[in-house]
Amino acid sequence: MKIALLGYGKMGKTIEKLALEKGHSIVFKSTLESSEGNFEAAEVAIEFSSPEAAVENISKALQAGIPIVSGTTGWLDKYSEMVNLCEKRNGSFIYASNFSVGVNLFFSINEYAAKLMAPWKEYDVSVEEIHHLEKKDAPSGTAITIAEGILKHSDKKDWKLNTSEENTLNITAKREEDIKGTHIVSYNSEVDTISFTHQAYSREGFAKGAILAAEWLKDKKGIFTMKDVLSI
Ligand SMILES: NC(=O)C1=CN([C@@H]2O[C@H](COP(=O)(O)OP(=O)(O)OC[C@H]3O[C@@H](n4cnc5c(N)ncnc54)[C@H](O)[C@@H]3O)[C@@H](O)[C@H]2O)C=CC1
Ligand SMILES: O=C(O)C1=N[C@H](C(=O)O)C[C@H](O)C1
Repeated sequence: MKIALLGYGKMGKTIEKLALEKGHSIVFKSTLESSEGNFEAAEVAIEFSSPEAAVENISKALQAGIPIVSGTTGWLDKYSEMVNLCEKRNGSFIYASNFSVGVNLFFSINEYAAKLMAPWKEYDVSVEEIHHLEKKDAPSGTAITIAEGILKHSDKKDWKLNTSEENTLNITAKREEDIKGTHIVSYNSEVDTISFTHQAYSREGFAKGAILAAEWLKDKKGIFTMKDVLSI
């Protein structure tokens, strides 16, 4: 599979390494400063860039008729614009706040737990995420997806960073050196805590999932999620 990498930072480089090991080729790569290769030769584009650059990168792929896998977080206020563009161009598009298989299983466990815990009003739920110091957005895209999963089954109306409002789901975001991505959901009562954690040890899980999504998307048309890719 011929891949264009839009964004060639920590994730782009990890994807390149794993994609080459799987026998794929990288025909184009771009950063904020420069680009090299032949974009039009790509069979699929994978974009991990920045919140400011995602919309331009996704649009560029859709305009060129190249299926696009996007993992960049922090731009989702424009998601419906990209869906409309994909429909207009009869294109192929997957966005996921987190491409790792483990986190996508965690999303399902989270929704199951939220449903189970809904009648037990003595427990108050909260979400914590911890990431490396370079991360630009907070809360993480993954924490937002987790929060949305909880809100489907909760009396809480919305989520916010660092809130103590009773009807709002609190998300705490911490930044610490070299943390690849940790997400913790806690249900706290006066007598105990139930919590579950996903901890990424490296970026390889995210990268493997993004390559899997690209392989799956390459010959399809439409707008998909990782649930479609993993059939969960
Ligand atoms: N969905 C997922 O599974 C994951 C998502 N992410 C997200 O992916 C994004 C990138 O993460 P990292 O690689 O760690 O960041 P990074 O800062 O290491 O790399 C970002 C790259 O994007 C490039 N870039 C910026 N503007 C660009 C433009 N206009 N065109 C092309 N390239 C451009 C930068 O030059 C840099 O090469 C972040 O939003 C992060 O939250 C990160 C890990 C997993
Ligand atoms: O910026 C990161 O590094 C990560 N970003 C994603 C997010 O915002 O959820 C996924 C992962 O946690 C790593």
